[in-house]
Amino acid sequence: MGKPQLVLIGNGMAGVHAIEHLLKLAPSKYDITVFGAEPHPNYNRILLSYVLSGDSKVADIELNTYGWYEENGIKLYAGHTVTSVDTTSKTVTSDKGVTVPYDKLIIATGSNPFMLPLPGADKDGVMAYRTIQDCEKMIEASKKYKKAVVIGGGLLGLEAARGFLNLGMKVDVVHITDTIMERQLDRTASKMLQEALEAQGMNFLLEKHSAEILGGKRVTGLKFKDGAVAEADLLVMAVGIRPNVAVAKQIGCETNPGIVVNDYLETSIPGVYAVGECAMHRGVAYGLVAPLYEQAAVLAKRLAGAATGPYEGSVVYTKLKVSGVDVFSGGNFSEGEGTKTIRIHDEWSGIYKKVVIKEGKIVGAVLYGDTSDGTRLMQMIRSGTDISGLEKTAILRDSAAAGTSAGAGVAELPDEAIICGCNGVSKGAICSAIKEQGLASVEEVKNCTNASRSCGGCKPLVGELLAFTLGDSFQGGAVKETVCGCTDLSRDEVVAAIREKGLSHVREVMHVLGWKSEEGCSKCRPAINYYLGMLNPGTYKDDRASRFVNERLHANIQKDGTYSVVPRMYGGVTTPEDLKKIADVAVKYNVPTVKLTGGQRIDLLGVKKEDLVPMWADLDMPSGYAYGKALRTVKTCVGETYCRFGTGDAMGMGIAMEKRFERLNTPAKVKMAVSGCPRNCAESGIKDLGVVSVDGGWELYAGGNGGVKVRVGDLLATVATEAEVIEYTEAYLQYYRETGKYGERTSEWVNRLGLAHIQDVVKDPGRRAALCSRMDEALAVTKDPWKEAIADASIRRNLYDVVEVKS
Ligand SMILES: Cc1cc2nc3c(=O)[nH]c(=O)nc-3n(C[C@H](O)[C@H](O)[C@H](O)COP(=O)(O)OP(=O)(O)OC[C@H]3O[C@@H](n4cnc5c(N)ncnc54)[C@H](O)[C@@H]3O)c2cc1C
Ligand SMILES: NC(=O)c1ccc[n+]([C@@H]2O[C@H](COP(=O)([O-])OP(=O)(O)OC[C@H]3O[C@@H](n4cnc5c(N)ncnc54)[C@H](O)[C@@H]3O)[C@@H](O)[C@H]2O)c1
Ligand code: SF4
Ligand code: FES
Repeated sequence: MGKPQLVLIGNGMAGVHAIEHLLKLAPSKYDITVFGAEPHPNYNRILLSYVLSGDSKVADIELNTYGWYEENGIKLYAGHTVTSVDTTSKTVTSDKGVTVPYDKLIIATGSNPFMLPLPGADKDGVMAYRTIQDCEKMIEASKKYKKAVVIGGGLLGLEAARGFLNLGMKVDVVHITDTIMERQLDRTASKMLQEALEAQGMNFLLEKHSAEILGGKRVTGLKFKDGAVAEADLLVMAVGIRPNVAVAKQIGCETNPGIVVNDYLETSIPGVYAVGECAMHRGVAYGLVAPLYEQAAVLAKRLAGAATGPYEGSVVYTKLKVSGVDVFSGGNFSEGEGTKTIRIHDEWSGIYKKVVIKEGKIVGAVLYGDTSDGTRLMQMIRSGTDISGLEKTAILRDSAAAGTSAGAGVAELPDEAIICGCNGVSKGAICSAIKEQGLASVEEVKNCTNASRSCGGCKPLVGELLAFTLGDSFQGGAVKETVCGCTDLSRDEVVAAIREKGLSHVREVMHVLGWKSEEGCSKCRPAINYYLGMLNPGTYKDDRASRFVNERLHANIQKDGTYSVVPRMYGGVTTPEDLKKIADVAVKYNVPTVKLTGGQRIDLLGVKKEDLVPMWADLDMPSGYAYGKALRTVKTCVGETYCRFGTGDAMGMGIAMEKRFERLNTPAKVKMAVSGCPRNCAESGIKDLGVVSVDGGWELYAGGNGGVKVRVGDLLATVATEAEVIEYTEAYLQYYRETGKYGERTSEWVNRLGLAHIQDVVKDPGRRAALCSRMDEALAVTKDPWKEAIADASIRRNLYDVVEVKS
């Protein structure tokens, strides 16, 4: 007797994944035949978005070559659509007349894109986006036509629209509700995403109900129910998918609307299984690969006769594959009765994080701008971690600190944490493979474990795991940390190119260095602006438009849309006259809250935008830069002037330091402190640079941080005089300015470069002198921004809506 015949209908991602698994478990148990309607071997549908945007070629997205089928004895009928199945004679027949017997049958026919039944939907140029053929048609059309309309602002529609922009077309995205990706994002994240995509050139037509597709033979436009018309010579519908159940219905399988399966992927007909998007499990039909691969693994074990637990459903997460935006959505993010929410909204950095908690467990999360918490949160959602005893900071990490130092984020994850969601590969599995198989690159990890084989979103994490597991021996060449998704270049490459090519404007950098998105994004534009200013302090004209709102307006925007004003108070020391001025101003402008800050300053909160410049004029004090990536404060204790323990003049030293470095732009905010003795009352140990008076001199501590990720500063140097404190600080800060990544705090920078290296640099007299001289150049051109606004009518008009300043 021959082997049992196994037939797979649908040569797509889920069905073939099940076969791959089965071959590992029981390589010679079945004679396998695969029918696939598309004329290709199995390919990675997910990566079509990268083919459309020009980042990949069709040939690059093949998952299994024709050779793979042959090597494994699989008979493949590519380009054959199965049109009938006879459950009595147990045969499958294709549209090309091939009939094959089966003992076991897997239906993995995926989904059909839903096409809105609009008048005119049959015109040329109206299409779906699902296959290689669709992708090739769209690329071809872009050579002739210039205006596309995408109906549907979901994951698929937005990835299609980004592709059209890359192909040089204009694109309108038509969406039925007033927020895009409403199935994955809440209103705040959706609006942030919309703004970022608009900046990339997408045009959104929201709350639009399509009524009719206009044109002759070919589409020329889309008419809406309100009578408006959007011009279009290519129209893509991306309004969701429907399980493809044609074959299943023909043989009488129960459908609702997908093919109903039990926990072992068995349909209502014995010997017939369904897997993938066509299957309906416990009332859910999934549209993402991760759950489909989980189903495929259970089915493979079932067919191999291996022990397996049931498939019990999946908690899914999604990431949008559009360069320049970082979006993550996992679990159930909607708030309702019995839910509690942690929400962080940092408008300055364009970061939004929301975590929804129910009965002490995280049930869903939405992350925008910084998705580095995603893997950890998904791990907590999946494992149902009880978070009742956890601090908020253990749930959501500091954005600036997250994911920057190699291995830092992954080190804390448990072994069972899923690193590659698409392929269900855990941290433990990857680390063991790295150690046991001697893997040294992401590509090798991919080939060995499947991690990063699908959407590629986990590549940075796999890279971190390599660094974490191999330590110093990891070369890191395989994963480069790029400035952002708009470019494949790293920070160092961008800085080197600015130097070598003599680039002088943000747009010029993006243009010359081949940015993928013409407008850049909220990550790269401020970074380029900083690098240009750092490299050419004398000549560079700051690009205000590339700064976040707080730095543009020189005041911190608050959650109610008002601003806060913090005047400079050198060393935290003030005078009765200044206090009087502050009090008068607070009364005059009805400031609702006056608050002392942790940095020994006075914060006037709740100021209206139009009152900012007049208030600064009345104060006649320098800006305290409480909003900037710059020196914020130098905190001091009273020191020897008043304290009986003091050995150094902490106030004098702090004031001198603050006067020297005020207004200095740095990669991230810088806080300093000076204490008059090792009792450290000014908390010098947790500052970017902390100074402590000791017998015979001063100790300088580097890389301290008192924020979310507390780090105690390392002793950088001990010096004898106040002049040396300034000199060493100059060298240290200038080296940080020149080598730090934009947004990287000194705590991360010291970890990345290593204390010993930084000590070598600042202790070397020649290098120190050179750094100090470049610091002189940088400081020579700084101006007080509040005074500039008071003096310059165009700044007042353009930024603050104020024409005159009357005191
Ligand atoms: C552009 C795009 C981007 C995506 N990005 C992501 C992403 O980033 N992350 C993610 O998780 N998911 C993503 N998805 C979804 C993901 O690709 C699907 O969930 C997955 O491919 C579904 O796998 P499947 O095997 O069920 O169906 P499919 O991959 O569609 O395979 C079904 C196959 O069956 C064939 N077939 C159908 N009927 C017959 C028949 N009668 N006879 C023979 N063959 C037949 C079809 O031609 C098809 O090739 C994306 C989808 C698209 C279109
Ligand atoms: N990055 C990813 O994970 C990714 C990328 C692409 C596709 N996919 C998957 O592919 C499948 C298809 O994606 P999709 O975006 O088409 O499906 P979807 O169901 O996720 O989104 C469709 C969107 O179209 C909107 N819509 C519905 N009717 C409309 C109408 N008449 N006019 C305007 N808008 C309308 C809906 O409000 C919805 O937001 C999904 O399963 C998706 O998960 C995933
Ligand atoms: S640090 Fe020393 S000098 Fe400064 S206040 Fe404290 S005890 Fe006094
Ligand atoms: S998460 Fe998609 S390939 Fe790993």
